[in-house]
Amino acid sequence: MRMLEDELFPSTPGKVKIERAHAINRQFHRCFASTSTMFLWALFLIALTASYLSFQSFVDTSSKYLSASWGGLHWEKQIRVSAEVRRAHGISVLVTGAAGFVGSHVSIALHKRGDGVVGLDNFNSYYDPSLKKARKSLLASHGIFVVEGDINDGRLLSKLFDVVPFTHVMHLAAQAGVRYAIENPASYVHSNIAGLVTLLEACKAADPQPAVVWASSSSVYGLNEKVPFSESDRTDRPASLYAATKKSGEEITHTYNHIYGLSITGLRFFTVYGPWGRPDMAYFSFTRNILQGKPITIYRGKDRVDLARDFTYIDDIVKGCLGSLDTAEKSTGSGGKKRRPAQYRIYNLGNTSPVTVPTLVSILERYLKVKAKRNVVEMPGNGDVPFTHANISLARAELGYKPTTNLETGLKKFVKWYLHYYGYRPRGSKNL
Ligand SMILES: O=C(O)[C@H]1O[C@H](OP(=O)(O)OP(=O)(O)OC[C@H]2O[C@@H](n3ccc(=O)[nH]c3=O)[C@H](O)[C@@H]2O)[C@H](O)[C@@H](O)[C@@H]1O
Repeated sequence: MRMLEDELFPSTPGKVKIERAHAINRQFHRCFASTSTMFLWALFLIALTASYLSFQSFVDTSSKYLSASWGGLHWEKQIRVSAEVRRAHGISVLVTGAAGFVGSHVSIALHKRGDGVVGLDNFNSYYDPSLKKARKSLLASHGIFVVEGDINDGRLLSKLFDVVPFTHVMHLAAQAGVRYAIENPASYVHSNIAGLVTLLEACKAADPQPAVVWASSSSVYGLNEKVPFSESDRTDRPASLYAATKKSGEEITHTYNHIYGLSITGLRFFTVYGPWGRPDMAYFSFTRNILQGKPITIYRGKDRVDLARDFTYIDDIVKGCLGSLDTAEKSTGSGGKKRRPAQYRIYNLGNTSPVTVPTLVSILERYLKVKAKRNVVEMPGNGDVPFTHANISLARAELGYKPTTNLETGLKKFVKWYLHYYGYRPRGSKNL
C-alpha cells in the first residue's frame, strides 16, 4: 500500500525523474540493441513523416477546393446574367463591397438604370454580418448577384474578369471606421493596402482594362485647419491609421495610373449616413442606444468646442458615384503597358454644411421621441479630427454633383428605415 502511494504521489519530483530515466534507458537498450535495427527504425520514421505531410497537403488542397464558395458553370451563369447591360451605351460594373452600405445603394441605382452589376463582398464581421446578408437579399430581389469572396483573392478576381469584360470597377470594399484602427491596425493594411493592390493588379491585367472609381475618405485632410477642405489642400498629416491607408490608396492608385494607364477616380466621402447604414457610425449607434435607454458618449474637442461633421446623405453620394462612372474615361493600357496617359481624378463628395454632434443628437431625439442620456467627454486621442467641411466646386463642375438633402431630412429617412428594419412599433411614425 505504502509503495503504491509512493508511486502515485511521489514526495520528491526529482526522484520520479531519476526513476523514469532509468526505466526509459532500459527500454531504449532493449529496442535498439543493434545499429541495423536503429537504421530500420529511422527509415520507417522518415517514410511515416513523408506520407503524413503529403496527406496533409492533400487534405488542405481538397478542403480549399471544397470550401471555395465560387466557381462552376452555374456560378458563371449567375455572373453573366447579373452583368447584362439593359440599356443603350450602358456599362457593366464590378462593385466591390456590394453588401456594404454605399455598395448596396450604388449597385441598386446602377441596376435600376439598366447597367450590368456584379457584386463582390467578403461579409466580414466588423459589424453585424446579418445586416450585410439582408442587403445581399435586397440586391438579389433586384436581380443583382453578389459573389462571396475577398479582394485579396487574386485568382477569384482574374476569374471574374475572364467571365465578364467589366467596363468599370466601383471599388468600395474597405476596412472602414476611424477609431477601430487603434484596436485592429492589421485589418486596415490587409483590406485598404494589400486588397487594393491585388484589385489593381487584376484591373491592370484585364483586357480590356476597366476604369476604376474608388472610395477614399475625407479623413485624408487630417489635421488641416483651412476650411472648407479643397482637393488641392495638403493631405500629408493623417490623424489615424485609417486615414493613412486611404491616403496611401490615393498614391497607390496614382502609381497604377502612371505605369499601366488605369483610369482612376478617387472619391473623398464625407461621413455618409442614411437607411441601410453602418452600425458602427455615430448616428446609427446613437439611435440604437437612445431607443434602448442606454447612455451615449458625445466627444467634445479642445476648449469645450463641439465636434462637427459635414454629414452627407447616401442618395447624394450615390449620384456622385454614378456621375464619376459616367464621366470616367477609358483606361489606356493593355498587356501591362500604357499606350498614352490615362485620366487621374480626385473629388470631395460632401454636403458643404457641417453640423455639430450635439445637434445631430437633438434631431434624433426629436424623431425618436426619446430623450438621450448624454455623456459628454473629452475627445480621446484615437484618430478623430475636430471637424470636416467639404468644398465641392470641383465635383459640381466636373461630375454635376449637387447634394440636395440636409441632415434633418436625411435623418428622418434613416429613423423611418431603422424603426421598420428593427421591428419597432410605429409609435408616431406617421409623423416621420
Ligand atoms: O468622412 C469620412 O471620411 C469618414 O466618416 C466616418 O467617420 P466619422 O466622421 O468619424 O463618423 P462617425 O464615426 O459616425 O463619427 C461622427 C462624429 O461623432 C463623434 N462620435 C462618435 C462616436 C461616439 O461614440 N461619440 C461621438 O461623439 C465622432 O467624434 C465624430 O465627430 C466613417 O466612419 C469613416 O469610415 C469615413 O471614412
